[in-house]
Amino acid sequence: MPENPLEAICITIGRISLSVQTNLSKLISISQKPPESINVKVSASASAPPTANSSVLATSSYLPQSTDLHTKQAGPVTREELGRATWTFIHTLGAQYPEKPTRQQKKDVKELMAIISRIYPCKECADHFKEVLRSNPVQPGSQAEFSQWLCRVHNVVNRSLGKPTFPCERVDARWGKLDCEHRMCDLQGSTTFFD
Ligand SMILES: Cc1cc2nc3c(=O)[nH]c(=O)nc-3n(C[C@H](O)[C@H](O)[C@H](O)COP(=O)(O)OP(=O)(O)OC[C@H]3O[C@@H](n4cnc5c(N)ncnc54)[C@H](O)[C@@H]3O)c2cc1C
Repeated sequence: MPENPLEAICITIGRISLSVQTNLSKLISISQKPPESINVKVSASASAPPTANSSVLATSSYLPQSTDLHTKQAGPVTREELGRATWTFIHTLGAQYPEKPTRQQKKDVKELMAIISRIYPCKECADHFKEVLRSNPVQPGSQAEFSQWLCRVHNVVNRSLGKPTFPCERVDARWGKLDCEHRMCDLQGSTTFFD
């Protein structure tokens, strides 16, 4: 025990301050953990009996999820993310589209494009796409025809947004067929290994 009472007070204040700093830094490191590390903990403990800690972590899996769980925190989807996701869907459909589509499949893709132009959840984009479709009617005759048409209409949108256009001769290289075992994802009428 120091002889000087002032020295004792200083030591005590020093200890309290150190303890506050340590706990604060622990708290900050928890709140800055990326979402994937939270998810890993939840799934890793899924079969284990719940503990006070694991039930708190589990609630985080009910939060709204982003389009890419590994790179983004939960929150509303941006117009850009929605656009990229929609183009991914549309171009993948183009890559999977059959060489010899049935009458129904041709009707379906025409309807799909018309539906997108009506209910795409960005009114400005939907209205613009309606105009794009009016001057570029869907060409659903074959896989090559449809995927090239998609590339051209995507380029119309790119140009309107001041983005560079995509070389359509590279569309098959960019959007290959879905990586699906034994091509089980191929649409009816597609050429398969079993033909
Ligand atoms: C139907 C529709 C209408 C839209 N209208 C609007 C709008 O009016 N205003 C607005 O702000 N946003 C609109 N968007 C979103 C916009 O097109 C983009 O998706 C968004 O800006 C993100 O752009 P990005 O540069 O990441 O690439 P995106 O344009 O989303 O493209 C994704 C990827 O597709 C590839 N790609 C690019 N061009 C082509 C092409 N021609 N053919 C094949 N592959 C290609 C590239 O590898 C690119 O990285 C629309 C989206 C859709 C689906």
